[in-house]
Amino acid sequence: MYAKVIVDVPAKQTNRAFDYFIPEKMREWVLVGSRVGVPFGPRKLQGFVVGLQDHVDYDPAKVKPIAEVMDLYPPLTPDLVELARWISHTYLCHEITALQAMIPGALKAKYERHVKVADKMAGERNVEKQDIGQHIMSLPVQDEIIQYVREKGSVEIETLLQKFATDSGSVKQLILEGTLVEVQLIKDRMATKKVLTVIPLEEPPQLLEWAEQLPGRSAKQKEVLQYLAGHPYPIKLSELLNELSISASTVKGLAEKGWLDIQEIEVFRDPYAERYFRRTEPLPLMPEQQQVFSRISQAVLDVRHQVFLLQGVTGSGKTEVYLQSIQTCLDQGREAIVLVPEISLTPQMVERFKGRFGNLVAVLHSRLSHGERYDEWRKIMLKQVSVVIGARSAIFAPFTRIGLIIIDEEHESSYKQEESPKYHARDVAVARAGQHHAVVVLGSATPSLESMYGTMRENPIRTPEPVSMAAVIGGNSLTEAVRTDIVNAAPASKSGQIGAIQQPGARFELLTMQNRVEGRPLPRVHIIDMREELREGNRSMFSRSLYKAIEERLHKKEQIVLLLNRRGYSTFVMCRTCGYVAQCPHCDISLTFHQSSHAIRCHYCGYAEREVTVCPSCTSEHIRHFGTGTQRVEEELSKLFPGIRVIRMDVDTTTEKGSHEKWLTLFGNRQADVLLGTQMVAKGLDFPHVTLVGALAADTVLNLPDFRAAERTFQLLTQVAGRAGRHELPGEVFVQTYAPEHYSIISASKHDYNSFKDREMTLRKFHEYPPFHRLILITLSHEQIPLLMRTAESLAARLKELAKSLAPLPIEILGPVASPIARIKDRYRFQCMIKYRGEASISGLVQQAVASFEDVERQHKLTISIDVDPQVLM
Ligand SMILES: Nc1ncnc2c1ncn2[C@@H]1O[C@H](COP(=O)(O)OP(=O)(O)OP(=O)(O)O)[C@@H](O)[C@H]1O
Ligand SMILES: [Zn+2]
Ligand SMILES: [Zn+2]
Repeated sequence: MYAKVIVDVPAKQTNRAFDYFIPEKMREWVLVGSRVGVPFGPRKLQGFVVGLQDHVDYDPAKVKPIAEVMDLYPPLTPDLVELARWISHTYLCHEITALQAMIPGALKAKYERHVKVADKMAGERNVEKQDIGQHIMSLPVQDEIIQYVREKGSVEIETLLQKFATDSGSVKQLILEGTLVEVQLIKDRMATKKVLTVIPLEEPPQLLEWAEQLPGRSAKQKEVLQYLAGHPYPIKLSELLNELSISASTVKGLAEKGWLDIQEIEVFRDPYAERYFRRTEPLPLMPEQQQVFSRISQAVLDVRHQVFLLQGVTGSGKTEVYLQSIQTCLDQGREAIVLVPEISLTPQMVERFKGRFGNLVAVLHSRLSHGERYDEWRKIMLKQVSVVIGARSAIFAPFTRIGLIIIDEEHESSYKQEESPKYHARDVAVARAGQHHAVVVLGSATPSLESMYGTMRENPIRTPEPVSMAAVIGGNSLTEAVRTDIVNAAPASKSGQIGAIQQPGARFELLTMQNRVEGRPLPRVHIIDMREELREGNRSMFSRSLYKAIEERLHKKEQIVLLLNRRGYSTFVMCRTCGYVAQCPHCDISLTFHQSSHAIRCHYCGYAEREVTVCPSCTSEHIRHFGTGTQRVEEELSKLFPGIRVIRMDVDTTTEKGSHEKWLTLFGNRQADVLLGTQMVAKGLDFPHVTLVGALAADTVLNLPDFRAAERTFQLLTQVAGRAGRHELPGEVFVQTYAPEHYSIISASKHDYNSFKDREMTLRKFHEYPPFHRLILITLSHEQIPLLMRTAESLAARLKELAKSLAPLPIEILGPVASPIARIKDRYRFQCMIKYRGEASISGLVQQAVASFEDVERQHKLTISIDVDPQVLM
């Protein structure tokens, strides 16, 4: 048997599977998805098995054997292996990068350099020793070293050098002469956690009998046996010691008698272990919920791959629909994945799922420690849970019988990963659901135009590309393989049990819920023209009407949410005399002021300076640090409303682990009047006493050079307005803006998704932007401009040339131009944008074009990065 293995080297030359022989004793363990250690050139590397076969087409003697199998169970399922291939083709990354993204960080390989005693050399050396009289003085320590290494089997070189620090010369000598040989070990970054556990070896009656036999002076041991009789199951040693205030020797004494056992047992680090989740029962559904639920659950019961776009206004009860749909899926013996944006993965959210499904739920998000994440992941692997709720990468949960995938707040741009693999979790979810004949529910009050477009026309989804390596060969026109891919855009071949990744012609079905639960009204929204305020002489950041509204809520002891869009707000350092702005010396971007550390910092490279009090350019003292916007608002609030209790949530106050949770709990317990923050406060929160929402600078995003600016503004305002009046008390919203006539603001104030969508769609179509056209952003970076420009230009030319051969398919190559952020970490940046229409999948073309610049990349350390369907255009 042979295995096809993709090794842990993200490079073009290794972006394919290599054949390895599976030694007899490993046959049972090596499966598709296994992690293995394989010899690769002079090294040993970690790799993933992506295929099995019973022969190779060339001399089998040339095939090296697999050196080791890393896990008892393969960490990846076959469908994930196939999905990785799809990701690498769709988003143009190395397959190993996609595979690595699917396993928890704890399993990423760590290579350790060890030494062991060479088999032959050890003996020979002993002979030599007799002959070389001169060296005999140094031999005892060398023997000691050899002895030490032999006992241990293998020792990490660093450790050995430390242990024999004064004799490090001898260690080196032994390595040089070949007595000790270097071996590379592949280790996981994280081990499972083991805890000393006490296990009673007999049933309670016997334990009590033993207790009787003990002499009077062994009162403590007696107590242990009696306790264990009442708790006849394994118990943590530390817990037992605590409970009975005894010492470990007492328990050890019993173990020596053979009455109980102390073992190291693997435990799961459970971040929610200390918390109790009140069990919830399904609520009787509202009519709209009922309709939506029937469509979804029917598709689940039919085991039919179907994508639903659920547009439900804020507070319409989408979560309850998710919960009951998941129940249907679980009843069928299948599994469910729920994705939520990282910042709305709050305890409140987790509670809703744990409350309904108890410990069938695993939670995955980046605020967990490495170990906790790993353990949650293992619960999935070991089939101890059937629901996972998590951020973006939870889409790779190693479930094998997925019935339902839910993406809450599907419009969130954080579902797109900004580093390689630059995948969009929404598209990956559709692909993965296709493999399992599963249902996808994309839920939002403000669906992305991309998803909306999916409900509008035929076959809107990216088609996978069976691009072979043949596609990546030079030549002046497109290779035939690439051409065929593009023109036919064929669906991926089925492999084994797994369903095809793509169902051609699949269209999203639109479901809507236009009313809030129990007919609660949506909050009334007032648009406040801040220019008018200024004309009337109000220079404060609060309009007069918002001021009054806050005053009123404070009086009535109701709660307030204030949103300040951080982006576009001044956090930089500027001299008011000469206009000097503190800039990063390595990146073309201004430095950001951080109040907490009194430093100014670059967000891209981490460069930091101490805060300055005198302008370095003109020595004026009128240099101002504009603290984060929220900080200024907080100050102003306490000035205007003495005694007001404000919780501020922004990057500065939420860095500490658990701080996010802490603030929300405080607010939930009504220990504060105002929750003030950035985007973080806009989403998913459900607090019954919030009756007022203020958006302080609603239009800051509008001014960004991004074609999604209006969409982002509309989404943010609608979401934050949705925090008000969700329960008995009605809500009111104030939107302060300098662009009160902008359609995104007017539509948001009327809770009118459709009018916004229609207007925005028309504009996007006119300007040929997504979703009607698609974009691929290629960014090149290098330390020197001339080479960079030359390369960017010839890449653009190459792309144009290849695109021509595809005429009449409309593919436009824009640029090259300097990137909006023209330099990061001393590297200049240029970009080309490819704009193309709809269903054509042109990644093969891009791959072919970029491949011809491999040499430049390698020789001059120039980097070319590709972003398919970019969310950020900087
Ligand atoms: N059928 C029902 N009967 C009574 N209450 C319900 C029902 N369904 C949901 N609710 C309650 O209504 C409130 C709003 O529901 P939920 O938070 O699910 O809305 P949502 O659509 O997810 O809103 P958002 O998009 O703003 O997050 C919650 O407190 C929820 O418990
Ligand atoms: Zn100055
Ligand atoms: Zn910088």
